[in-house]
Order: sequence, then structure tokens, then C-alpha cells
Amino acid sequence: MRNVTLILDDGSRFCGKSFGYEKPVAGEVVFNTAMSGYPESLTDPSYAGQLMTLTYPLAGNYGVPPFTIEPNGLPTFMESEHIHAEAVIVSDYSENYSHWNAVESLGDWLKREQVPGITGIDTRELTKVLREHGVMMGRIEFNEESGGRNEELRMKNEESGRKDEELPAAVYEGVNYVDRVSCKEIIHYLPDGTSTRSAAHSSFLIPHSSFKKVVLVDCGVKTNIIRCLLKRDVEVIRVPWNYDFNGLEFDGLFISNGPGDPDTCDAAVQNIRKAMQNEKLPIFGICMGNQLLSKAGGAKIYKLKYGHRSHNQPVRMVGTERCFITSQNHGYAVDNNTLGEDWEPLFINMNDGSNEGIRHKRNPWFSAQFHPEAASGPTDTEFLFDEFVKLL
Ligand SMILES: NC(=O)CC[C@H](N)C(=O)O
Repeated sequence: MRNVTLILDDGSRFCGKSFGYEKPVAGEVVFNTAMSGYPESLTDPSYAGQLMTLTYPLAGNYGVPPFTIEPNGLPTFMESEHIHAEAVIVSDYSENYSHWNAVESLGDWLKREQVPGITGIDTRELTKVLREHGVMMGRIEFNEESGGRNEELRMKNEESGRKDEELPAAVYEGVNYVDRVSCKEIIHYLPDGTSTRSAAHSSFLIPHSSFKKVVLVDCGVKTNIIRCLLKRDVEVIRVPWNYDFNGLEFDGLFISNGPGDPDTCDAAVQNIRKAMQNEKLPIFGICMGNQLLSKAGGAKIYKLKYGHRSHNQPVRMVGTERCFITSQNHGYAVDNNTLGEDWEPLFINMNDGSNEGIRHKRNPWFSAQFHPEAASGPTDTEFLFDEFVKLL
């Protein structure tokens, strides 16, 4: 195993061993305290641009499921078509794996998808640094001496004339990652398990059917959101993040999760504002969707010190004593104090009091900062999809 060093922007260095693809990367270093779910988290498009530290010490022990694709084009077990995190950082990588549904090791998957993985890192120490300082940019460098370098990378670099260890630019804030991960065409999914695709610039016609139709603004949607809608017998019209869907005929609007800074997504906010001219149109947003709906309602977003990334974030439904354990992955939050007078917080995080969702006081518009679709788990708040579908 080749020696690698993780270097944070404050100069801290962590030495480990490579178990994935060998290429230098840079990104925002974040930590996720979930105890399982690396196949789902790594393929969650919201991790684009980030180096994902897993605080649970053991990783890889249950392998990776097969990358099978359903007839409608959605992966059966993953949250998107490929890994979106720039790299994964673990304490103790397990080469041996055992699970009824595993077909390969985490290391082999990372190599196939050309994503670095490093093990042997003191992830407790690293997390303490990030917790005290806040998330920071970091980079992974491959040490020269140990040989065994990835032949494919070397040849590719030689061909492109790129220096072997040249690092990608280390910027995260202000980059529109949503544009990188959103679909480029309109995809129409039917509850019967089929789908059709059309170019986003074509005049898109929705065939007549008896199902309710939901326009899904794809900011980097997780597959399980689409599954959660389809299994409730609605048609899903998935459109690129900046597509003006307002000319289409549909019964409800869904705004998805997505990577990066919500302040880079103004085109989506403008389209949501236009849709709000119809006060009866049901609107539901998740994560980035909560942030964009809040912005459309006039609220402001701020960056959290180290974000919420875990499976056990407690939230309280405002005005009740109902609390839920939720799955989360976000680095920005809606400023409750900037919600317009027509809006109110719907959920509050019980650890830090930050906003976890909003609702409009009269119109059928609401959103959650956490993940009610939660792949992987917990599924306690999936009922929010039922609430949305009832409104259609
Ligand atoms: N999962 C998401 O949609 C994340 C939203 C946004 N990129 C954030 O980090 O806050």
C-alpha cells in the first residue's frame, strides 16, 4: 500500500495508506458520523467537491452491492450513477468483506471509479481538528518513495503532458456544483417502472395519463427520492436544475438535494418564485430544496461551522413535542430570523437549534433540511412524502 498524506489548509498533516485509486485530489474535508451506508453516501451527489471522512472506525467490511440498473434507468442499490465524493478517509479499511449483496470490495470499487481512499488515519483526531476549526479545504498527496503507482494514471498524465502530482484547484465555496451533477435532459418516469428521455431544449410534451405529475428540479437528486415518489404512484418529470418548467402541466413541484453553495443556484430560485404565483401548487423540497425554497421565500442562508452529516440528528416538529431521528448531509443552513412573515420553521435541530425545514402559513409549501428518503436510513420521516402526495 502506498503512503499518502492528507494536508489540511491549516497545515495539519495526517499520514495513511492508499487503498483506492492513486491520484492527488483536493476538496472540502468533511466528516460523517454514520456507522454504515458508505455505498449510498459515496454516490450521493451532494458530496461532490468534498473529501469524506468516516468517523466510524471500520469501513469496507460489508463490501459493495452490484451496480445493476432498473428498466427505468435508475440504479437499484446506489444513489446515483457513480461516486461523487472526491475521496474517502477512514481509520481502518477492511479488505475482507461479507454481505449477501456484496460483489466487490470498497477498495476495488474506488479503483474502478478512480476515487482515492486512505486508511490508517486517526479520524478521531482529524474530526476534532475539523470540529474546532470548522470544515477546511484539504488535499491528498501521494508520497514519492513507495512505488506501485497506478500505471493507468501515469500513462494518462504522460499523454496529457500533465505533471504527475499536479493538484486540482482547491476551491469549494462559490462553485456551482449543482450544474455539474444535474441531469442534462428531461427524464420522465412512470410508476410502472419505465422512463423516457428528451432534450431539455425540445418542446417537451407530457403524455396524458391518470397519474398525478410531479416536476422534480434535479439539483443532484438522490435516487431514493425518485423511488419514494414513484412508489406512491406519481409520475416524475425530472428536469435540469435551471430549466424553466413553468410552461409544463403538472400537479406538484419537488426540489431536490444537491451539492455546494445554494447561493450559486439563482436560476432555480427564479423558477420556483414563478411557480409560487400559483398559490395552490403543492411544493416540497429536501435539503438543497429546503434552502432554495427558503431563498425563493426571501430568507438567507449561512454556512455551518462543520455541517450535519450523520444518521442520528434529532429534530423537533415546531409547535409539537414530536421528535424524529433523521439522516442529514448539509453544510449550509437557513437563517430562521430571515424567514418572511408568511413562513415559519417546520422543524428545528435539537442539537444546535438550526433550521431543519420550513412551511408557508397558508399555501401547501413545505420542506425539510434532513433526508426523509434517507438511503441509508433511518426512515422515520418518510411520511413527509405521503403528506406531499396527499396534497397533489
Ligand atoms: N444534501 C444537500 O442537499 C446539501 C445542500 C447543500 N449543498 C448543503 O451542503 O447545505
